[in-house]
Amino acid sequence: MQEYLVGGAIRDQLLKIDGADRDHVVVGSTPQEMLDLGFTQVGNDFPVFIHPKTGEEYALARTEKKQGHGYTGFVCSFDKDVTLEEDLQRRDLTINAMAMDKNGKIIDPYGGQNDLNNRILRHVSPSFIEDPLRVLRVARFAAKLHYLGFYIADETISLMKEITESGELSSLTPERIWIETQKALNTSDPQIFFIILRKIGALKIIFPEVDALFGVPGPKRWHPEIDSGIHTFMTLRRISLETSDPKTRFAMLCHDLGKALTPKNEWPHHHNHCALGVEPLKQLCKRLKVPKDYEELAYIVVFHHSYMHHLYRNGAEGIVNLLDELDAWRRPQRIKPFVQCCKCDFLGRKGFENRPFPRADYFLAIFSLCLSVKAGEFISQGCTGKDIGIKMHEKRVALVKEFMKMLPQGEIDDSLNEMPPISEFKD
Ligand SMILES: Nc1ccn([C@@H]2O[C@H](COP(=O)(O)OP(=O)(O)OP(=O)(O)O)[C@@H](O)[C@H]2O)c(=O)n1
Repeated sequence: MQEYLVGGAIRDQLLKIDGADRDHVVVGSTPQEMLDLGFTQVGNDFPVFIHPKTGEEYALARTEKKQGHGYTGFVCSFDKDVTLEEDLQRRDLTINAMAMDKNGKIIDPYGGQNDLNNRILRHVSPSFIEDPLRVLRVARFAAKLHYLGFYIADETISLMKEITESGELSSLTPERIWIETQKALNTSDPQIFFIILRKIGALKIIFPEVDALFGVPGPKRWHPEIDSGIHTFMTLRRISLETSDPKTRFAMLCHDLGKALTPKNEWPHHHNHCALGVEPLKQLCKRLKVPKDYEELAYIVVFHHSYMHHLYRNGAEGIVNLLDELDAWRRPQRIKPFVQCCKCDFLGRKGFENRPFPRADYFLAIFSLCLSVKAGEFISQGCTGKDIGIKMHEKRVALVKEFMKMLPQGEIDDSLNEMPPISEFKD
């Protein structure tokens, strides 16, 4: 039997990036032989073995043939005579279809190294279309490798469209979709994942709530890019420069979902979009079984992000009430991601990219000031029960009032207008 390192490990090694798990393929062996060598068997559809010492995965070389519908409808053959080339041929992209033997020699029957050098994501064979998950995988690789200049070959885009049009995406389970989405949210350019899905028509099938934002205009003055879908993708790009946290990035993706539900006669204004966004967010999270912590952060961003644009309008009381509603005292860790989303909502607009947004820092300073108010102070003064909370609230409001006196007048004025900060902004 011969064993080879395969797939993502070779790709990432050649690209000199950290990453993929070390997966191996074994040619000319049988399950019994693997067990006799001390490997442990895992996997249901086809046998995968875990190395007794390294814990790395070893799969018998196999071929796959599609039978019927869906992601699971495959018949696998892992006979002893399946060759390395046959195993590599069933794989998704040429850059994922290379192997390396024990001496470091690369086996590359489908031009993976060439495509890697030319920064192309290209399918290996027409059987690419047999697995609808590949639509998401390729979009995810495009996001992961975007910073290196990778793009998807036209022929592969065509096949991705073909899969989408065939209706096969509906066979993907929410769990599989979410795994790929979460991986995409962890790349340096998650917006590329969604841009590709939109390009091939898959966004309206997998994320219809996001797709519905395209074609919905915003007011030109505050949204020179006009289109709410484009704005959403711009904010996703911007937040990804700000933080690598996938939850914050997901919240950003969802922040304006409500704009798709504004009655057309109110366009281009969306005065109620924060409240309108709650339902589509719930719907999206339920359908894709999005983890609770993602949904909870997205909820506060969807529901409260507009408040930041006119933060001082309801004075110190309004700011402390906002912090109450954000559950800031029990969950202080949510405030920074919330503020980051508000900031990138502002900067993710055409021509706004380099504008200052001092409000983010002011709000965080106000929050830490409020955190200095402790219950103990009022308990030692003899306060009990509800009175403690009332006193703490009053003290916070007093501190914020003082803080606001030190703010530059332009900062306050801007927030009394429709959107901040407009001081140096010309129509
Ligand atoms: N639907 C799939 C899933 C996997 N593969 C193949 O199986 C290998 C391992 O898959 P996986 O571990 O999911 O991805 P990696 O390529 O290792 O990349 P990453 O770890 O970044 O997901 C891939 O390289 C690819 O050759 C495939 O062809 N089609």
